[in-house]
Amino acid sequence: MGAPLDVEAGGANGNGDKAQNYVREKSFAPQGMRIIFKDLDYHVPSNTQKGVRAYLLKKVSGFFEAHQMAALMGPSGSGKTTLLDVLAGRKTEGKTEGTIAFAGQKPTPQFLRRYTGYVEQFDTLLGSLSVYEMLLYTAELKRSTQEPLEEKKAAVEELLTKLSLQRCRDVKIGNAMAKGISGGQAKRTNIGIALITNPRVLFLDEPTSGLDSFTSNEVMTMVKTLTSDGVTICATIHSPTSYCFSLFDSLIMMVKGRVVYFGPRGHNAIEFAQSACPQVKEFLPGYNDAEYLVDLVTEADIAGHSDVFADHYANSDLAKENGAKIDSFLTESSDVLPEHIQKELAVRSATVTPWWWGLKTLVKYRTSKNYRDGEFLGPRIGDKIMISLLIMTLYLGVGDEFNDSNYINIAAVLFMWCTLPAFGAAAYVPALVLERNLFTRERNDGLYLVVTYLLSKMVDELLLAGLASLGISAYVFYGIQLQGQWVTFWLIYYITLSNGIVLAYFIAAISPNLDVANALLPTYVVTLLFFGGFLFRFHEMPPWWKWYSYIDFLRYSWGSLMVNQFTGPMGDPAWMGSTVLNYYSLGEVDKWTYMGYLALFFIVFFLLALITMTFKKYQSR
Ligand SMILES: Nc1ncnc2c1ncn2[C@@H]1O[C@H](COP(=O)(O)OP(=O)(O)OP(=O)(O)O)[C@@H](O)[C@H]1O
Repeated sequence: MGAPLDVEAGGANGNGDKAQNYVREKSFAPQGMRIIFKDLDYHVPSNTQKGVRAYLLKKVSGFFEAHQMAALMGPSGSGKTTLLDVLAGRKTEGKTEGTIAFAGQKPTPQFLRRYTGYVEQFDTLLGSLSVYEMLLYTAELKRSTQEPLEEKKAAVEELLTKLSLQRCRDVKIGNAMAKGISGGQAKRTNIGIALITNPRVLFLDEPTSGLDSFTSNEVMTMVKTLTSDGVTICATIHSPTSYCFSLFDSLIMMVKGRVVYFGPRGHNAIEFAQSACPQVKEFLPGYNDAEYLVDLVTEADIAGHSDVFADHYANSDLAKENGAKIDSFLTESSDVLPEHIQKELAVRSATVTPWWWGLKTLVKYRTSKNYRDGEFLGPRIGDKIMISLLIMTLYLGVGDEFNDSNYINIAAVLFMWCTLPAFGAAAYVPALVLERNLFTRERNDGLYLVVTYLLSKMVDELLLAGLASLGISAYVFYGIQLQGQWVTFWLIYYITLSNGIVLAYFIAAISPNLDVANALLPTYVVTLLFFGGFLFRFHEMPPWWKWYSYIDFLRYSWGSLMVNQFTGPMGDPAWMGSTVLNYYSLGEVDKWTYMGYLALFFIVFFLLALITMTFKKYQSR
């Protein structure tokens, strides 16, 4: 049993770090963390029979020893990923019953995020980063802030070597449109992401799928070395090579959500499986142990003997022995655990690093890349330049023409000017929707808080929008010869633009996919046009629709632009500024009040996006 640490467990969590906290991993090895699960049931509403619960796990019991690597095998659809997800606390639906204990204690969901690694079947990587940057980015978000950057870099280099990723170290990961690293390299990078965080427990879902046999063996050999650091490892695996299978210490075989074998890997497992089968499949030359076992079980399953198989295990001496061990492990008092491990298991903060550190890291790695990416910049600036040039040339010089027939042109151009950011918001929707899998995985891994992510997105967009809007609003203001102050004109445009961005985030947050978001956003914006006060004057609106005008941010944006224009030189009674303002019911409020309301919308949309992204389940698993 490991000596208790002289530092508090938990890392930087915003409540104050203890110096040298990051050394905790080294002191973990002797202790390790056994995972016990007993009589686990997991059920969801059946998607084949209405009103019926489908039991995807039925009375599943077993344990994974620290310092060992366990294989989870069985035919496709037998419940392997379900068991992994239930143990790792990654299920978002369904009901789990039974006992799960890590080192004899029930872990908090935050513990599972912070101290367990989970390698998913599908890769979720940031296409704009290189392999090295992706690993360092994760290390910066997940390892203690007390650890010097040089040590994090050294850990990344070591991992690149172990995972044979040195050759593609600086290759951009890429995406479906711009090819980057190969599928196998992406898989290994994904594994690297789980390993760089020094997990206590490592779950891997099909870690070798898509890899050639050489690389599979290399990767799993590397994964196995972690057991000497006390890490508990469990991997679902389909058809491992003989060598790869030999790396596993224990094996759970499942069929239709039930255990058909749990015990040591090796010939015991084969003999046990054969004794359960009514018709024993021959161990033909060329078979390896793993292939044979899966074939045996799959054939039994296809022949409808899965329950016979599972009952055979449930009634076996092996199951009784396992049951006795599980009971004795569970009765071991958790008081014998070192204090730091008890604290880890009870941790309540889901992230290792504080929010400001997360924000800094996201900006450092993501914003810097985005600002050099034409695909990012184009849709955000291109449309604004085109439309503003059109507006400026169409209305050239009309802003200081004081005559009755021109007032409507000025009111119209100002109205169109503030509708642009609302329509342009469409450019900001994909950033959130298309990144959803990555966001979900990184949140599940405890890399950052939702607010950190959203703030980093705001930094990304608002900085760029601020710079772009300065230039655009200058040539539009002076080209049209508008009245009032340019700074005010720019500020109103900038706040409206910011409202458009945060509105896009809210729409993206509530929409299940891009199609819905693309339909929702313009529909909402069109409704805003009617109530902005220009197309239908406020005092003439039917009383039952007036409320909508109050919650229409375009009304405040256009209102403040109008007040800025018609209280400038046009405010002179000779030029009828106040008459125009009164005509549109804008005469009673000053521009700063309008801008204050406008800013309030930004806060409301931001909070709505934040709340939605915090509580909405984007993944159904
Ligand atoms: N709502 C549902 N109703 C009925 N059956 C369901 C429902 N949801 C999932 N299933 C079934 O639960 C089973 C468990 O799936 P799981 O992904 O855990 O299997 P697996 O062993 O990991 O498979 P694979 O090796 O193919 O990844 C599957 O057979 C699936 O069809």
